Amino acid sequence: MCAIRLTDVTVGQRESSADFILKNINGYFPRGSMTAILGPNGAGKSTLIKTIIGFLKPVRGYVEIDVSLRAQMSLLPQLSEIDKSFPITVYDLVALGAWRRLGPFKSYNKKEQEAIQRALEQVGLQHQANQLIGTLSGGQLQRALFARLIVRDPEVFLLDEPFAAIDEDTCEDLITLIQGWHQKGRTVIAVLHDADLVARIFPDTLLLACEQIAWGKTADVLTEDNLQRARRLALKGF
Ligand SMILES: Nc1ncnc2c1ncn2[C@@H]1O[C@H](COP(=O)(O)OP(=O)(O)OP(=O)(O)O)[C@@H](O)[C@H]1O
Repeated sequence: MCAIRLTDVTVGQRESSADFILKNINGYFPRGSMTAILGPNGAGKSTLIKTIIGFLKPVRGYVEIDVSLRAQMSLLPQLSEIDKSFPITVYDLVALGAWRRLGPFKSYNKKEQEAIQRALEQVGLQHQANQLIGTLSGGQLQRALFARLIVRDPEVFLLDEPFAAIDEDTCEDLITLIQGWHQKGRTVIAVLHDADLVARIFPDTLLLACEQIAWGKTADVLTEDNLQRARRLALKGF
């Protein structure tokens, strides 16, 4: 069953040329699939994820999302997009995951408080709950953002570079969490840079270099030919 379908999706305009940031992306993410979006720097990976969640609108083509999933998608932004100076504790950041269920006026009931506590324990931050996020390391902040996702418990996880600039132990812990979501039948779409990691973890891959190089089973996509084509396009500025 299809969770998200992309038809001829074409987005944006590059600053350096009249060309588009993403051109003619076609395919679909089956429900319960786990797909890596891989490609060189500037390939349009983050742009695609932002288009899927609706922050950006295609100039051509369209994104269709299964109606039962439309309010069930969550984005993990790049760590660099998080303002660490914002005066919020780890607990309150994680609790924001329950916001869609509670809205602005309901207080956190016992069930939600337990879910927040469990999520903090799952990512190993139970002892940092009362610290401001500004005091956390990069890896700890990523763990806190994952705990927020655990509390949110969406059907579709959109992860923008979940392993960038974090330590190896955190990376392995987060991989285990992502695999758990996949085993529960959730749809996972993650932007990544590391082809070896993708080959190890992700069953499906979309290889991008402004255009769609290949989309399918990871072993079929990550061929030397495809990777070279992506590199060549990147070298000539797409
Ligand atoms: N808001 C924007 N306005 C104009 N150009 C943008 C905007 N956002 C991104 N771009 C450009 O679009 C191109 C693709 O950016 P995007 O961040 O999607 O690529 P990416 O594959 O995620 O790259 P990276 O791996 O470096 O994070 C880049 O050339 C970038 O400069």
